[in-house]
Amino acid sequence: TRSTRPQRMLKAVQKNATRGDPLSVISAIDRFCRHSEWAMNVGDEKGTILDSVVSEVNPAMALELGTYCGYSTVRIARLLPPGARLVTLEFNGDYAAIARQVIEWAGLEDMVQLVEGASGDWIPRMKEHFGVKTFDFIFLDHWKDRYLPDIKLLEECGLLRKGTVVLADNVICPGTPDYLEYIRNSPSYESNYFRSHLEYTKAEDGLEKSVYVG
Ligand SMILES: CNc1ncnc2c1ncn2[C@@H]1O[C@H](/C=C/CNC(=O)c2cc(-c3ccc(F)cc3)cc(O)c2O)[C@H](F)[C@H]1O
Ligand SMILES: [Mg+2]
Repeated sequence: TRSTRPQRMLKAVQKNATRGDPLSVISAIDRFCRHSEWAMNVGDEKGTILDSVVSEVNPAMALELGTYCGYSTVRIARLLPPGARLVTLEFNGDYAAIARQVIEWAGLEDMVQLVEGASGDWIPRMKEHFGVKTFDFIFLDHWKDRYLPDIKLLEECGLLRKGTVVLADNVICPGTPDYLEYIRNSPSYESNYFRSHLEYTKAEDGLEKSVYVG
C-alpha cells in the first residue's frame, strides 16, 4: 500500500540528513516540505521565532503538545541546556513512531520524553508520573480547539509558575480565536503576537507568546 506523508518525510531525513546533526534534520524536513510535499511543521520562518524564544527562556523543563513528526521537537531539544528535558505528547501512534525515529536521527533522544497519549489524560499526571514540578516553557501546536482547555488544565494542575512562557503556533491560520481572546484578556498573562507566515507559504500566520504572571 502507498506510504504516508510522514513516512516519506522520515525517508527524506534518513536520505539527506546526517545522524546526530539536528540542523541537517531540520533542513532536510524543510526542503522536503518546500519542494516535495507540504506538511504542518512549524517550519523555518516561524521556527526562527521559536528558536529565539527557547534560547531566551533556556528551559530546564519544557512541554510540547502535538509532536506530529518531531520537527519542532528537534528544533526545541537542540537548544536545551545539558540536563534539561522536553516532554512531548502525541496521541496518534503512527505519528509518534515517525517522530521517535526523527528525534533519534537527530541524536536528541536523551533530552526528549515522547509520550504517546492525549494531553487531557497526561497533563494531570505530569507531577506524579514524570516528577515535573512546573514547566519553564510550553509549545502549543496540537488541535487548535484544544489550546484553551489545555492551558486552563495546565493552570489547574499547578504546572505553571511566575515567568512560564507559553508559545502558541497557528493563532491566525488555522486560528485559535477562543484561546487568543482568553489569553490576551487574562490578567494572569502578558501576551505578544509575533507576526510571520504559515509554514512554507505566503499566507499570514503567527505565534502568540504569553508569560504567566500568576
Ligand atoms: C487533544 N490532545 C492531543 N494530545 C496529543 N496529541 C494531539 C492532541 N491533539 C492533536 N494531537 C496531535 O497533534 C498533531 C496535530 C496538529 C494539529 N495542527 C494543525 O492542525 C495545523 C494545521 C495547519 C494548516 C494550516 C493551513 C491549512 F490550509 C492546513 C493546515 C498548520 C499548522 O501549523 C498546524 O499545526 C497531530 F496531528 C495530532 O495527532
Ligand atoms: Mg502548527
